[in-house]
Amino acid sequence: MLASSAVFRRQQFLIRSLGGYSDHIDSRRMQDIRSMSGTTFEADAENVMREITSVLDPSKHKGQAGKIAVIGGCREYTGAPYFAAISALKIGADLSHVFCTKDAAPVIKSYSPELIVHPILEESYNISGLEDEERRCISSKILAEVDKWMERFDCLVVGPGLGRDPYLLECVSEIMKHARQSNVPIVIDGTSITYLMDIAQDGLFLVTNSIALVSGYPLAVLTPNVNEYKRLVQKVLNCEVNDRDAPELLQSLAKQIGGVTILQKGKSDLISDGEIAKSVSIYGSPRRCGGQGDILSGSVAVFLSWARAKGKATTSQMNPTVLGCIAGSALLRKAASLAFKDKKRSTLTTDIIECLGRSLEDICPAC
Ligand SMILES: NC(=O)C1=CN([C@@H]2O[C@H](COP(=O)(O)OP(=O)(O)OC[C@H]3O[C@@H](n4cnc5c(N)ncnc54)[C@H](O)[C@@H]3O)[C@@H](O)[C@H]2O)[C@@H](O)CC1
Ligand SMILES: Nc1ncnc2c1ncn2[C@@H]1O[C@H](COP(=O)(O)OP(=O)(O)OP(=O)(O)O)[C@@H](O)[C@H]1O
Ligand SMILES: [Mg+2]
Repeated sequence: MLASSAVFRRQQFLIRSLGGYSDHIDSRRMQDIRSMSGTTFEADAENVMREITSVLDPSKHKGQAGKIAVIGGCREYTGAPYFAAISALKIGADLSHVFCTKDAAPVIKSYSPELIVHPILEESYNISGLEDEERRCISSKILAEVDKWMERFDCLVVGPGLGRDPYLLECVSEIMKHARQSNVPIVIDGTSITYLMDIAQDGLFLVTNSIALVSGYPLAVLTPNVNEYKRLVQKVLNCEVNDRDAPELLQSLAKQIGGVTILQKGKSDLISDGEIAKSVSIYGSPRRCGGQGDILSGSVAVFLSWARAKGKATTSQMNPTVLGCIAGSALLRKAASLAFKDKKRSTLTTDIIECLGRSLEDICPAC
């Protein structure tokens, strides 16, 4: 960490000495800065995967390879939480839970008997006509139900298929507060990322329910797609996104949100915890079918848990959240590439999920 912050300070010094963002440094000069700083911008993703992947060992018991919970799934979206949760299992986690709305639960259960599905969340339409006191009582029960499990989880994935219902999101923001109090890592995906920002803007809820929810929490990972990222940058840094100085902008954003890790999804995935910026550009697939971001969130959750479990045993000085993002991104891309080789235009998210195991096996053989 010390070494990487020294590198970061040197990068910042070089950037400042060349005039900072506002002076429109061209991409060539930015490349020079990156190479001068002594860091390799492209992550050595395969080595990271080898280093953090949990070893299969007969002495281990159920749960030691990871217990993941996905908070997501509502009346509209049932696929997204399933994709995230099943991906976690296919990569090697032992247990995968889904906390979703009552309507979504039977559907998600019917996709797979492997998932442990908790039908506990409520949307506004289901509680319309209730007094405020009754609504608060329902929220408390939901929170108590999740709390029973919280300490057992190695990572929460909040957001896949969560939608935008205000009552539901208010409950989920409370769940996130409890996760933070219990030091459980949180991967925040989907519309909930930008919704948190909307809350701040609209003042719908207390400021503590907004970006402050994750700000300064080093175990938080945000995985914005192109739209979600644009809105985050606008709200937090009050500027527009440009491709020219993408890593530097990402690094500033992560720093501004108090050192959370951000995985900016795109043609290359960019990752920063505010200290360093890394890229994963392994070739994936030209298919842009919906659901690939959901696989990514489940994948990051597993690798992040494994990286934390290895702790100081890894030779890398990088933050475990960054290592988790690098490995999660690389595996999704490899699986997408493998699936596309076979299915071409008809490649779907479920095909990519089927390739996760083989893609990891190619890099870290099970035995
Ligand atoms: N099967 C499912 O249940 C799925 C549910 N999903 C959920 O659907 C909800 C909405 O997610 P979306 O990702 O659609 O919302 P976004 O706000 O990211 O996307 C909305 C629209 O933005 C445009 N767009 C997307 N990528 C773009 C790019 N690279 N450049 C320019 N425009 C672009 C597209 O027209 C897209 O329909 C989330 O809650 C998410 O979790 C998705 O995860 C997909 C799968
Ligand atoms: N233009 C691109 N070229 C290559 N790969 C891409 C491109 N855009 C995204 N990806 C890959 O697809 C993954 C998912 O990114 P995407 O932008 O589709 O997320 P998303 O919109 O959140 O997906 P979802 O449909 O699950 O919500 C990224 O991690 C990245 O590896
Ligand atoms: Mg998404």
